[in-house]
Amino acid sequence: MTQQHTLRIATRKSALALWQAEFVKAQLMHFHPELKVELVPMSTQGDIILDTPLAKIGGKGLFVKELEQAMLDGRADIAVHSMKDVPVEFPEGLELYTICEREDPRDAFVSNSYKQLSDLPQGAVVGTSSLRRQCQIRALRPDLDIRDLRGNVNTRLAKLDNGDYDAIILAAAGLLRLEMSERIASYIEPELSLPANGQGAVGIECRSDDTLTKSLLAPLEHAETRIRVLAERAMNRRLEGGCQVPIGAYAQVSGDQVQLRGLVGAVDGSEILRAQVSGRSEDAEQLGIELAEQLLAQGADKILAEVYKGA
Ligand SMILES: NCc1[nH]cc(CCC(=O)O)c1CC(=O)O
Repeated sequence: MTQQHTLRIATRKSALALWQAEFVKAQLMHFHPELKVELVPMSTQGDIILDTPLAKIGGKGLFVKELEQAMLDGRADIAVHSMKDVPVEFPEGLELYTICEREDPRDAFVSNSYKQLSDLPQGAVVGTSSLRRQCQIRALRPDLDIRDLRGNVNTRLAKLDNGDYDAIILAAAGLLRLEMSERIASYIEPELSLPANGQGAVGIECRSDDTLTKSLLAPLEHAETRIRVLAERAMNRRLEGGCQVPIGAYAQVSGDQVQLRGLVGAVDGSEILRAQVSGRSEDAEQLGIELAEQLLAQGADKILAEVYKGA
């Protein structure tokens, strides 16, 4: 590597995306003091179309396409993603190379008036556009009025503060990263709201043939997070959980063992299928597939087919 080598990070412009890109930049500069790192901020379709539920406009891929094109065109070298938003497949020539250490994966209950879900009065208005959160909350509290809530973290908080909602549900990780932990009224335990696959983890994508970039990224890898995220994503992939789906997946590692819990639910919370597997960490992806197959055997395919028909 020459002294002047510059590594360019393609990133969305939301506060959270910029935080994550800055985090990766700081890590890279820590491990490689000679390296120059630049951010290349860009808007994606997902950022531009803010008023339509994601499932209706093509799902998560909308947030990554522009970043991927920048790498393929050589305008950027890496893209930093929330693993939750990264589709299961990658375009030819690109790969997810690095998975960084996970932040808190739980969902957060955010409200100016109430401490937790069970404190909400009958019929209270709760904001979330996530089908996964919606189905689990409806199963716990069928009386609540769950309404769509899109936009970046600050937009969503502003809508709560306006009085549009009694409470909203956000990923704890986003609030913690943006130093807004005081907005978290309570954490929702995975037993009540199983997180999305990859929630709280940051991943780094690069060109498959870019060995220099890969060698620079290597120290940012976090082995335990990779095992957890691989298991969770393998489950989603087997379920063909393409765009926005009512699927939860949550893995924990203990020693050389991984335990994976999964859930598929009807959006109205009327039916929720759950399953759990454990085994050796080196078999993480196989465990994800096994778990998906247990859920399919319980009828997950029928539930998901209903969801896609409605989307
Ligand atoms: N769907 C948008 C999104 N993508 C990643 C995060 C949070 C941070 C993370 O999961 O790493 C969020 C916001 C949210 O779900 O509240």
